[in-house]
Amino acid sequence: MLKSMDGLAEKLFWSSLLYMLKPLFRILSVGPIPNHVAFILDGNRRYAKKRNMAVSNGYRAGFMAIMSMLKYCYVLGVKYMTIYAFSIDNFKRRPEEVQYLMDLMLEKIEGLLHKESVVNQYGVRVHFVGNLKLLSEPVRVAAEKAMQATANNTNSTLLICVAYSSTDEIVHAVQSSCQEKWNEIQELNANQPQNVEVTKEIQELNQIIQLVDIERHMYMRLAHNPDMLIRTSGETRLSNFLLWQTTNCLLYSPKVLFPEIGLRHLIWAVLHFQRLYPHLEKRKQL
Ligand SMILES: CC(C)=CCC/C(C)=C/CC/C(C)=C/COP(=O)(O)OP(=O)(O)O
Repeated sequence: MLKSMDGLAEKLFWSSLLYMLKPLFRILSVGPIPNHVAFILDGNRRYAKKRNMAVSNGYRAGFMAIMSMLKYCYVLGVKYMTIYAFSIDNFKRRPEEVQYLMDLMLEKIEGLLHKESVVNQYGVRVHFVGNLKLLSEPVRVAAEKAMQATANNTNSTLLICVAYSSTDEIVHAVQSSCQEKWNEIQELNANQPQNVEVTKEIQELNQIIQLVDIERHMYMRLAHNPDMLIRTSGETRLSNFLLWQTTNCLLYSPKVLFPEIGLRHLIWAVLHFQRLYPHLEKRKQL
């Protein structure tokens, strides 16, 4: 009972806050709004240390910040939000920390399945991105269930990168597109053995592994490339995140630890994007 009252109070708080902020969002929307914003969630452990908390509570606070950002992005009209939740390198962290993050992930992903979850309230589709076979079975199964359960939500999309690294994504995409072409060649050969026409076709096929083929096999294929990448804690490295997709992306790095990120940081980020938008558009055409 107490729990559901808490949930109700939180829901009321958020709907009143977002209602009050609507005029502000409307003014911001006069300028261009990024269609896709990606986040590198830096500073969860530093936040815990700063507040004398266990590291695990830093990650919990980080998850709450993700949910707040999702709501603000939704009201602003950002259609895709991508988060770097767990990199392949993160598996090298202390085993207790990896275990804690995986347990938290499982708990929160299962939470997304509830009718009352933020993603269902706001009609957000959830998509997991990465080398999902590296995850434990319970986490992978929960991720697959969450993708299925939200597949028909169309208001916006949350892409959660787990067991992800950009170089792994590129290797996977190149291997899959070569495999696909190889299968096509084998099929042609099986149908018309020793045919000159087929040999010519094979040569042509070899020449047509193009950018688009590789892009079709990227883990991130569901979304257009991000327009803005926000990395908290003032860090400006890409850390093996979306290397392929960020050629024309604006990097913004507020000096705030991720769990402390709030509406004002997002507004500054959007204003920064709007100020540089004409320049970004010009660069795309060059
Ligand atoms: C279900 C779901 C999406 C859960 C995500 C939970 C969450 C907040 C994950 C962040 C993981 C991570 C390795 C962040 C980097 O900050 P850091 O830990 O390296 O902090 P530091 O920069 O202070 O060292």
